[in-house]
Amino acid sequence: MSTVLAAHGLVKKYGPTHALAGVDVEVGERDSLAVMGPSGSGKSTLLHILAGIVRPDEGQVLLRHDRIDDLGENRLSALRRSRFGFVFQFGQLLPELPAEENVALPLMLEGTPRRQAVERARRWFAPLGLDGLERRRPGQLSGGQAQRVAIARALVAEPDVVFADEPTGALDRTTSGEVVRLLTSVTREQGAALVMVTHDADVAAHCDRVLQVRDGRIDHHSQYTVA
Ligand SMILES: Nc1ncnc2c1ncn2[C@@H]1O[C@H](COP(=O)(O)OP(=O)(O)OP(=O)(O)O)[C@@H](O)[C@H]1O
Repeated sequence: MSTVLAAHGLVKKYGPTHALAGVDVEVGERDSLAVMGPSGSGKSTLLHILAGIVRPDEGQVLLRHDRIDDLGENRLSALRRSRFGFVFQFGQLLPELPAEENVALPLMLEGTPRRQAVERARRWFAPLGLDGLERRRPGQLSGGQAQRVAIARALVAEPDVVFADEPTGALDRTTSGEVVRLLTSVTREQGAALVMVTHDADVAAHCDRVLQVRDGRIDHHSQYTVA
């Protein structure tokens, strides 16, 4: 497995709270990792540190062997835009923009002209079962459709890693299954790695591996057979 993202000895304290107390993680190309654990165990802190949103107090984060945790804020935010994709619990789509422009946003932020960006964005609609919904605004989409638009937006810039924080948390069981199946398969086809925080064991089972976090430490690391 060729390592895309690695973290060693991560420690993060908030006052007296050890949100992370020494965590090591590695994610490879086409690899998918689910992060599970009780509320307050450190899952979001781990995701945010891996994604360069929060800085660790100790330890290192390496993207393809280059340290990223010590980069300046400007370089880090450019790197987040170009190398990482994000899917959140509530899509976080811009309500005033049609779906295709929401998907095109990461490309436009990188400087791709609008027409070209929208053209590239449109290519994602059929593979995600969104054909015909390109001009709909987020308010005119179902929860599952909105999350599929968010998946397209996370992948459009061809990132190395997609981070998903409770991507199915707001969906019913059937829709949740459909969305996580698409998220894992499309990310893998794209050659990207996936790191997903979830409370739902059925959702986690779609990933290659599951990391159990407890009190800021890795409690258990299990390997699923890829479905
Ligand atoms: N910005 C912050 N300031 C202070 N304490 C924080 C902050 N962020 C997280 N914590 C604390 O760090 C610990 C880990 O929090 P984290 O959000 O990573 O847990 P989690 O496993 O994602 O929880 P949940 O499942 O409820 O989202 C908790 O005790 C939390 O209260």
